[in-house]
Amino acid sequence: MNYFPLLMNVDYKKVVIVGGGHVARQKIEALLPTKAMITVVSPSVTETVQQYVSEGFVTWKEKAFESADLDDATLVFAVTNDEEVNNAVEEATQHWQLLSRADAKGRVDFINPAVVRRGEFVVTVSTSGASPGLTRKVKTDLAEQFGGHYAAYVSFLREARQQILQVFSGDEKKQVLAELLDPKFLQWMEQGENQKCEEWLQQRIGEQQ
Ligand SMILES: C[C@@]1(CC(=O)O)C2=NC(=C\c3[nH]c(c(CCC(=O)O)c3CC(=O)O)Cc3[nH]c(c(CC(=O)O)c3CCC(=O)O)/C=C3\N/C(=C\2)[C@@H](CCC(=O)O)[C@]3(C)CC(=O)O)/[C@H]1CCC(=O)O
Ligand SMILES: NC(=O)c1ccc[n+]([C@@H]2O[C@H](COP(=O)([O-])OP(=O)(O)OC[C@H]3O[C@@H](n4cnc5c(N)ncnc54)[C@H](O)[C@@H]3O)[C@@H](O)[C@H]2O)c1
Repeated sequence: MNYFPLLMNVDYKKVVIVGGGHVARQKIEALLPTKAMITVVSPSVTETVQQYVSEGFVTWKEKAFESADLDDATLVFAVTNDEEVNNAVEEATQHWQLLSRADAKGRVDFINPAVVRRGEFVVTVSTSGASPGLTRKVKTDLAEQFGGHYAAYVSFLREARQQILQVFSGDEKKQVLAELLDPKFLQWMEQGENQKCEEWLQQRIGEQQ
């Protein structure tokens, strides 16, 4: 299967996770950086899921799944350990709702990649379901390759790009945007010399005025 990769805005949308085990926890943790309204439907949940409930990040309906639990959901995760229940979730999912089944059976509207997140910088990995173990392995390598400083680096690039677009135009704009990708900025961020990036930007903008 050739899946279409995309990054989805789920802010303030209802996301229903049916099941409260280890896989439910993985899905919750992938959703936590967003502002999705997360509901877990499950008679029991693990300690970590319980903690997210206590902290107010997740609403827990402490019960077995029923069709009405999917009302108004944009995304639906069928992640119970019971194929019959996952089938019932699939049956109840409307055509306009997107369904993910952790058991990779039946209707598959989307699957979840592994995610390395550094602020706005996001790297995702998938084997299209062939080998989740390999996905995890590659993710671990990428997490090492792209350190925490990428968050500040990409945040600087966003800010710098916005300022450049206001000040420059035409070929000069293209030229300055290309200069922004010089590896020195990443190096400065890695060395904690964030102010050097800002100084460069203000000087470069000053040259125009
Ligand atoms: C990326 C990640 C994100 C996440 O789960 O959100 C994810 N699986 C992760 C880990 C992982 N999952 C499994 C193992 C054990 C090793 C192994 O089995 O190989 C490990 C490794 C580990 O945990 O170390 C078992 C497993 N996974 C699926 C099945 C069902 C089946 O294939 O039949 C079974 C067998 C269950 C059983 O034994 O019954 C199915 C799916 N798992 C997917 C995603 C989707 C395809 C991803 C892709 O394209 O590669 C897909 C299709 C559906 C979906 O869930 O979206 C997360 C990365 C963790 C991280 O980020 O560190
Ligand atoms: N995608 C992945 O990464 C991945 C990894 C491992 C397993 N899996 C698949 O996901 C399934 C779940 O794995 P897990 O480790 O989270 O299992 P788990 O046993 O930790 O959790 C299962 C959850 O389902 C809930 N549940 C059972 N009946 C229910 C019902 N009628 N209504 C609502 N909730 C109900 C249980 O209360 C429990 O919280 C596995 O059976 C397997 O098929 C996927």
